[in-house]
Amino acid sequence: MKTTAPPPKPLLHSVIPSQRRHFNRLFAEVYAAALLFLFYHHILSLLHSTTITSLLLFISDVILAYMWSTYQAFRMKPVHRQSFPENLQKILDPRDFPAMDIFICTADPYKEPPIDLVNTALSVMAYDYLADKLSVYVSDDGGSELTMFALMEAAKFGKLWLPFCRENNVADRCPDAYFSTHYALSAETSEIKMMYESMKIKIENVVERGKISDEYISSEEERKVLNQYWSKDFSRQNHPTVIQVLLNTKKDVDSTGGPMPNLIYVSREKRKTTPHHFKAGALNALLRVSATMTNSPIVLTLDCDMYSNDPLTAQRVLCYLPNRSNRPNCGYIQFPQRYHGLNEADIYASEHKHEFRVNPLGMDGLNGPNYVGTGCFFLRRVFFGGPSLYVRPEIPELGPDHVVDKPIDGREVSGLAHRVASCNYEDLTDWGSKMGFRYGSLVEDYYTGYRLKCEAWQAIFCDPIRPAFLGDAPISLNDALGQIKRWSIGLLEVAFSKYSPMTFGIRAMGPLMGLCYVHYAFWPIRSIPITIYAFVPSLALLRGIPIFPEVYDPLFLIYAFLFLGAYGQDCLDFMSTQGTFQRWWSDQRMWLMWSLSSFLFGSIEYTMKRLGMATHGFNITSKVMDDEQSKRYDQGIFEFGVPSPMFVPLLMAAILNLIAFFSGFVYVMKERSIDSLFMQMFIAGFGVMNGLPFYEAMVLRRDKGRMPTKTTITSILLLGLIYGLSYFVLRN
Ligand SMILES: O=c1ccn([C@@H]2O[C@H](COP(=O)(O)OP(=O)(O)O[C@H]3O[C@H](CO)[C@@H](O)[C@H](O)[C@H]3O)[C@@H](O)[C@H]2O)c(=O)[nH]1
Ligand SMILES: [Mn+2]
Repeated sequence: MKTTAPPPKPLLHSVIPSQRRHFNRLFAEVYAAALLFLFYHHILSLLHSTTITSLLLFISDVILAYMWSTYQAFRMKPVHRQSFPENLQKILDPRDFPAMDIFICTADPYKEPPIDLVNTALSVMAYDYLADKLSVYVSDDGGSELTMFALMEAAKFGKLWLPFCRENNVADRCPDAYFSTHYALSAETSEIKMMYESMKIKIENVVERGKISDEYISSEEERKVLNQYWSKDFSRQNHPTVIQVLLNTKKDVDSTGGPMPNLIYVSREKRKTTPHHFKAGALNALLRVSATMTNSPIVLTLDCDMYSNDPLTAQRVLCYLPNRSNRPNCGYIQFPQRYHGLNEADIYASEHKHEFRVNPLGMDGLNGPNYVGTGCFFLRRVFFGGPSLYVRPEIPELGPDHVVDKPIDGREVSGLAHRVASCNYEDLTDWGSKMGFRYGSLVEDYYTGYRLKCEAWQAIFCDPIRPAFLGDAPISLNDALGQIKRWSIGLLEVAFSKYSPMTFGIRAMGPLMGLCYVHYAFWPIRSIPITIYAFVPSLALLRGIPIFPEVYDPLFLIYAFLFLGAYGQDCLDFMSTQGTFQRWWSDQRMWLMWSLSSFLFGSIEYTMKRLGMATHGFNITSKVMDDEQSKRYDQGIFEFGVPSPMFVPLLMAAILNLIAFFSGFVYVMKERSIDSLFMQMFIAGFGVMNGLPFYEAMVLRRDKGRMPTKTTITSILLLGLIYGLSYFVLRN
């Protein structure tokens, strides 16, 4: 009898360890040896004589060495994955694909233009996936009728847009992205473009005026919906729950008669006296509301500005479902945050290449990447305890296995949905502590992913060549610095909590994975060494006092190796993930600026909060593009414009390094030797190179984005003060 081997199963994904790991491990050993040598000398010289300068430099180097060593965890085992969604339908009928609930968060129609939200929603509604398996839930923490109005318009336009995409096999399913490419001009495309433009004008108009004029309301039904917002004392911090089914897959059809996905608007109840836990609270409300309506086993979280850029994304995720991958406890699949509209040099390093593209490869080789808040597909089950420790929700209807068999617009479902979205619902429950997205940190994404990992969930990082999602990045320096300030507060909240990665984390998830989370948690302490290196060497240089070894000293070579080695490897990591040298330069510059400003202010605010002296909220990053500002951004010009305290330490460092560099030059000329001051000259020179945009903004520019004179004066006065102080501290 002849037996034929079964045909090989089509490949859904592959994973290859990166070759870089061998080099990384070897280099880490050499680097560690150099560090030991440095500290041997530090300690010898401290024993010999301790000055404030030598102590400060010692502290700086200890912190830098600590940051370097925790970072090595990312470098030990990076992997590269590939997925092949085109093979999926060979083994699975699309009708057997699991249903998906897609969550989109928005919080302020004036900072997050509703038209962007509409684009994001349409881009996922139009996925290559059976429409009746998709449900899009929008959370509106702004409690705004403008957002509701925009989504009502999106529901209407979607009925044309979805069939249009399907029939023309459109790759850009975000309308705005599609209409800004070179699409084929035909009667059909120009008609749909007209429809889109007219919707866009309406929505923008409504936002500009802050109210919806009568002629825009097309039915009594719509008026009734909008009426909810017009009741007395309805405000963004004080209002009852609003839930509206805008599209119902059982009833609504597109222009060809096919089903539409569900589209549901949710604005959870808000009362001034009840904490609402920002985005984590919004997501938990959506988890519960969606459980009462569809309870799909897979949940995607998205920020309103992150539209989907690839219609195959949902199918790609299925390639990695736990029963198809070698990671049985995989609880989420994270796509990187990637951006559109960055300027060529990416001056504010908004790509965050290390955080979003490089480091996740390293974590993926261990137990999986961290959660970054958007572009992440979860198994609903992960929100209810570890893989082998189910945490039961307080009512069975919210459990991940509960099957919904009632109409989503019926009275029963609606009643329950309202109940679970109310602001007191979570009292005395496990939501935010053992269930759902976790509370207690302004970086709910980092914290939730971390806690899930501690519960033994794993994850997968998926970074296809065509970006799966594209988002907006801040276009002013103040916004860019403010965003990282919020992150640093959130990270410190985790670092000093009872679940600190340093203690709890390392024990729960093993040393390497734990170190990755430790590295992030203590990000803000980088402000200490960078501030010291930005000020101390230059203050000494101003007075001609050498504080580093001479060029002939073997220790000088160690310093040079440590600096060039760290920068070189950083550059290599950056460039090998589709990076350019120019963007790397911006990235390293932003690291210095975050350290001198965002991390510093973030640490101060965190401390004040701990001491009960202040509270802070979630300051939403603005996604609005002012025309002039946007033009300067495109030209790669830094945007200052506002007199922000965040600029002050940056400006002080820039001015000091410039003056120090020149006075160092004078000393060198006088002494006819640079040997003893070379390192300080180099550091000051490096500071000047990084400070170029500041000198320009202070002196040369006349546009609205220049440095406000007030900030310049404040900085110079403070610098004078520090210079005066240095007389007591720095001695020959
Ligand atoms: O009370 C709030 C505050 C914010 N958001 C939403 O949270 C998202 C992120 O806010 P954004 O101002 O854009 O912050 P970013 O710093 O750009 O966001 C990064 O950092 C956040 C954590 O600080 C993560 O939640 C995000 O996913 C991640 O992209 C937006 O969709 C907001 O609408 C809410 O839903 N409710
Ligand atoms: Mn954002």
